[in-house]
Parts: sequence; structure tokens; C-alpha cells
Amino acid sequence: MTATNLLEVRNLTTGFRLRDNEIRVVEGVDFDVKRGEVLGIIGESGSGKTVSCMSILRLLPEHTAIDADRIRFDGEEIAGWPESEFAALRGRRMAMIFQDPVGSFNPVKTIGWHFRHASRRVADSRPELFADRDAWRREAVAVLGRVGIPHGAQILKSYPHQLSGGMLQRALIALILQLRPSLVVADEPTTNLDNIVEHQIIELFQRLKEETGASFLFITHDMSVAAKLCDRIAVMYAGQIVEIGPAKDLLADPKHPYSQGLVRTATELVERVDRLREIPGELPNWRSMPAGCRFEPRCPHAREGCTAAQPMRFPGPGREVRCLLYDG
Ligand SMILES: Nc1ncnc2c1ncn2[C@@H]1O[C@H](COP(=O)(O)OP(=O)(O)OP(=O)(O)O)[C@@H](O)[C@H]1O
Ligand code: NI
Repeated sequence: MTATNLLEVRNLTTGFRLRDNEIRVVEGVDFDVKRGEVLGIIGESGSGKTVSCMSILRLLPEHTAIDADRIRFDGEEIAGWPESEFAALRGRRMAMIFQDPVGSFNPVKTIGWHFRHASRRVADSRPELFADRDAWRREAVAVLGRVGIPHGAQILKSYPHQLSGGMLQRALIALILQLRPSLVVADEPTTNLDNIVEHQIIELFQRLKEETGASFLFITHDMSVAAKLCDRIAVMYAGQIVEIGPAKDLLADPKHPYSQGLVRTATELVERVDRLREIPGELPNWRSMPAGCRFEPRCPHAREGCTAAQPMRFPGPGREVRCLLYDG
């Protein structure tokens, strides 16, 4: 492990045990997240973006089988940690923001309760939050102010249902400023917001990144968001990473035929990758996954050899692509 990586994931494989068999929806996923970097994950619906992140955070249901050669976080191998220790890590040093902010809050508790409760978990690293009775509250009002919520004291007395989705996402971002985790996992955090609010929240993420030095795993459907926010991008297809590289290079010159389709349809139609249905064909069935390149049945460049398993190739600085076209 190099000191520059906050998170290292190797050969992550996740399956759901069903009545008669197991379907693997993530297979052989490798990536690093450097300190202070935003790694974007893009790919069409059902490609395994959420499951990959939730596997690392251990937030999947009981019938899930997660396997990895390595999940190293801040220098420690966490894959084998018992749940009790892992839960503490998740509460203190990792934060999550989901599509639906309502789910991140306990509906019968005030926003202030959430700030106090979460602050307690980081009391070891931030004792100043409990320097006196109201220290955590003053800090909460200050961070709420920094995310554009001027009446923080009032907001702390509110219940989640009294706030809009955009306000709740802001409050969560403020909470992250208060807790200072080293890893933030954001799963399409702007998808349910209207355009103006979405734009504001993306700007807040940019500030979060600059002001906290935290690392981000940022799942998005939206190429313009990826372009604005991400340092590097991983493209997922059918449970695998098919390409990874610096965001600017990858978006300007995608190498994998799937990434090319993704970026092209996104720029032509603007906005959302769901439109990827514009690439003819659809995701293969989990039960009959091609043994070789999983995109081969849809690929305009498919040739002999593509039906064999494809390792990563290295077509440029920092770039990796799982495609035979870049052999040699
Ligand atoms: N709890 C579960 N049990 C069984 N299958 C699941 C479960 N959660 C997800 N899946 C399946 O795993 C696959 C990957 O899903 P995942 O949610 O990771 O996709 P995604 O890339 O995040 O898509 P989206 O962009 O729609 O959020 C899908 O086929 C999904 O139906
Ligand atoms: Ni998802």
C-alpha cells in the first residue's frame, strides 16, 4: 500500500444467494482511491455501482456473499474486521450520502439530535465538540451556515419531514463538515433534486472536497457532474470495471467501446446515461454472463478473441482498459 491511497480494493466479488443459486453482480473489481481524490463511478443502471460501494461499506442484506482479496482502508486490512469494529469505523471515518436523503435521517428525531448523536461518535478525534455543553451545537450552526443554511439554530430544532430534499442533502453535507470523515461515499446524491438545487449541491461537493481533503467515491449517471467533480473515473459494465483513468482524459478520449458509447450518447443527448439504451442491445443476463468480454455481444468492434476473458490493458498514463483492441 502506498501512503497516497486511502482505499485499495482488489478482486471484489459480490453475489446474492437466491433460493436455488447465487448470482454474482460484481466480479473482480479492483480500484484505489487516493487521498483527497474524487473517484467517479459511472455506468448504466444495474451495472453494479451501488453494490460495489455497499459491499465495501458492508451495507448489503444478509443473503449477500462478499469476497475480496483486499480491502485496505487507511493502511489497515478491513475485510476481515468483525462487524462491531467495522460499524465504528463506518460511523467515524466513512460517511455516506444517498439518492434519497430522507433515508439517512431518523424521522422521529430532530436534525439537532442527529448532529449531537453523530458528533459523539467522533468525540475522540474532535474533543472540542464537547468542550462545553453547547460546543457541538455552535459548530453545527457554523457548518450549516457554510452550506448555505443561515438559520441553523432553527433547523436543528426541525424534524426531517419539515425540510425539502435539497435542504436535507445540505444538512448531510454540513454534518460531514462537522464529522470530518476521510472517505465519503455518495450514491447519486443529486438525482432526486431539481436542476437548480442539483447545481448548488454539486458546488457544495466541490467545496467539501477542497475544504476537507476527504476522498470521495462518487456514483453518478450524469457526465457533466462527473466532468465537474471527479479526478478519475471508473466505468462499470455488467459488474466489472471496463475502464478507469483520469476524468478529463477518459471523457475526452474514452478507450473502451462501451465507454465510447456512454460518453457519446451523453454528449449528444446531454445529461443522463439512462439514455444508454441508445447503444443497441442490453446488459447481459446475470445467469448467462459471457465468459469473455461482457460487452462483446453489443460491441461494434467485436472480433475473434473477444470471447476470451480480457485483462486490463494500459493505453496511456494512468489509463486502464479491459479491451482486446489495446493489446500491444
Ligand atoms: N439486495 C439485492 N438482492 C438481489 N439483487 C440485487 C440486490 N441489490 C441489487 N441487486 C441487483 O444487482 C445488480 C446491480 O445493482 P446495482 O444497484 O449495484 O446497480 P447500479 O449500477 O447501482 O444501478 P443504478 O444506476 O440503477 O443505481 C442489479 O441487477 C440489481 O438488480
Ligand atoms: Ni445504484
